[in-house]
Amino acid sequence: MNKTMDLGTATSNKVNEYDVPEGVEIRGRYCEQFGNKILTRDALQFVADLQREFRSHIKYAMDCRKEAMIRYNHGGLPGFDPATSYLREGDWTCAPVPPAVADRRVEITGPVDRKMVINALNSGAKVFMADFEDALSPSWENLMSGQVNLKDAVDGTISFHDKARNRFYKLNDQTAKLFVRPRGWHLPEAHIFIDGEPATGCLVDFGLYFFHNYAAFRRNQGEGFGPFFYLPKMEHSREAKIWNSVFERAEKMAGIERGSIRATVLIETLPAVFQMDEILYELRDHSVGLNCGRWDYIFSYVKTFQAHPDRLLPDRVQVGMTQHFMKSYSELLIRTCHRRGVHAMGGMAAQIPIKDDPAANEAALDLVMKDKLREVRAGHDGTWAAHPGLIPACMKAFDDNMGNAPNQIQTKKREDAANITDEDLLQRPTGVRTMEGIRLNTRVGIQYLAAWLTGSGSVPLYNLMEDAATAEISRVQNWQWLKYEVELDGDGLGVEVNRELFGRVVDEEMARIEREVGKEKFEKGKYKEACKMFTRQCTAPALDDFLTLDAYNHIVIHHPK
Ligand SMILES: CC(=O)SCCNC(=O)CCNC(=O)[C@H](O)C(C)(C)COP(=O)(O)OP(=O)(O)OC[C@H]1O[C@@H](n2cnc3c(N)ncnc32)[C@H](O)[C@@H]1OP(=O)(O)O
Ligand SMILES: O=CC(=O)O
Ligand SMILES: [Mg+2]
Repeated sequence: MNKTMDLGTATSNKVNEYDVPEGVEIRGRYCEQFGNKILTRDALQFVADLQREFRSHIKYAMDCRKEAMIRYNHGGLPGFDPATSYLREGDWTCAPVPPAVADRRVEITGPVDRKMVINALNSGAKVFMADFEDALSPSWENLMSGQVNLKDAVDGTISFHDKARNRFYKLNDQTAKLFVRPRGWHLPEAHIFIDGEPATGCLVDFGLYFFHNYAAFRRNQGEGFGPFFYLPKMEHSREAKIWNSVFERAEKMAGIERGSIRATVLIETLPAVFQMDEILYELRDHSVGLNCGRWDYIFSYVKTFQAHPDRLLPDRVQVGMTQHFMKSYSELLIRTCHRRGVHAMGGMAAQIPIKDDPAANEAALDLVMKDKLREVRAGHDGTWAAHPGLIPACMKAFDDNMGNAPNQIQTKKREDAANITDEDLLQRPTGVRTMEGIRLNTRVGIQYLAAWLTGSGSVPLYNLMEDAATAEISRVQNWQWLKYEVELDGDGLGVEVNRELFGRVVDEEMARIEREVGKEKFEKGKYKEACKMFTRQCTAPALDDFLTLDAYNHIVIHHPK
């Protein structure tokens, strides 16, 4: 459950009271506030229209992902598509950046929790990316209360009373501009059925948010543009084309100018790095840049090369932005975006403030600062912060290097990155594998899943931010090391990863988790369920596409009929 839900009459227990259009069935819990504010008949009609118009396109795009995976599993490599070289070589630009978001030097991200939405909007960041994706466990309660929270935020009426601390929260006069990240194409929304099938999660997130907020957003936030979005986990420009058509459909419904809606696409899958021009081209009237989603990108490297034992990664902690393939990806993204006239956004450093150890805190801040300096000097126009406490350091790095200029689109063209090749983008990162690597993957993976199953999609673990993307790396890395029975070459002991070793690691790490969180929390929490799920996923003969697809089945709660 959302820790800070403040939903007034949210506890009503009426059955099936939502007023739904034909073909739509709501299987989530009835709540008067959800019904009055979000799940209105007209909004549901809009979502159903999107679903009906785009479901076959989405299905086709997902089938194409599967086909591409089969090619990679048979030795194929992702690469630039010769058929679209005319687009990469062509001289075109995206629509001009809307003035409201010309300056995005620091963007804070976070789940759509009520208190966090207020804190993020007040944080001093230029943008707040409200997340229905990596940072959110998509339970019915989280999703619907998140929609309520965003509606109140866009209306400017959001407030929150933390009763335990008797603290009141409301918006400052100056707030960050709101971007919303819907879920990826692959996730269903099993609480809303349309024509007998679960709706597509991202169409629910997008459709409900757009329907209720476009007018107020354009008035209060977007200076005539908007709403603004972040689009996650795409693998090919055909997926961006669907989003573009969804936007056009929404603009038509709302009677607003084509090109009002703007979106930044996360380049966070390995196949997508070869499609950056194509993605921008599809969205050229709706684009406001690309972002280096570094954590999912690393996850995608392992997933794409799941059947390539010559491309195994070293320990997760060693795969940073200075590895050649990561550096090449970020530089090519900067060149591509600036050539097309839009923002090249940096990504998330995983460090968060450490409250009880000033020296460790300083070291963490120093790492964040270094990461941000690298980004701004390379030519990024802005970056992500996971926590309000990191904003001053991120801001300083960008202020010191960009001064008063809102961005570097015109000044850091990075033409040198035109020479980046397929090999640069695919190069295996260097480093070693250790026992601590597999232990940490296991400890983090289980604790993250346990949190996710109880409603928290982003959590602090061992002084780092963990979310769905970082947890994915832990899972797929364990899976791949087990599959190839790799040698842990960093310990000097020549230990091989196999089922027996992994079983021991799981037992020992579960015992450690119990010691660390305490017996009571361990027993009350979902650690055992998470452990079972994580162990199955790490040892499954075929790699699960996403950690959250399996886990989602455990958080779906259908309203009893
Ligand atoms: C790979 C990717 O996709 S990255 C993007 C997705 N991931 C995210 O967005 C992660 C966002 N960050 C977070 O969720 C949190 O910062 C965590 C879970 C990492 C750490 O949370 P906590 O340990 O609870 O933070 P902490 O206790 O230090 O919080 C202090 C205050 O800052 C607030 N805060 C912390 N992070 C955020 C945030 N991202 N946005 C807004 N407020 C925040 C807390 O609400 C709290 O407010 P209060 O003092 O009014 O009570
Ligand atoms: O969404 C961001 C990422 O790094 O993954
Ligand atoms: Mg991501």
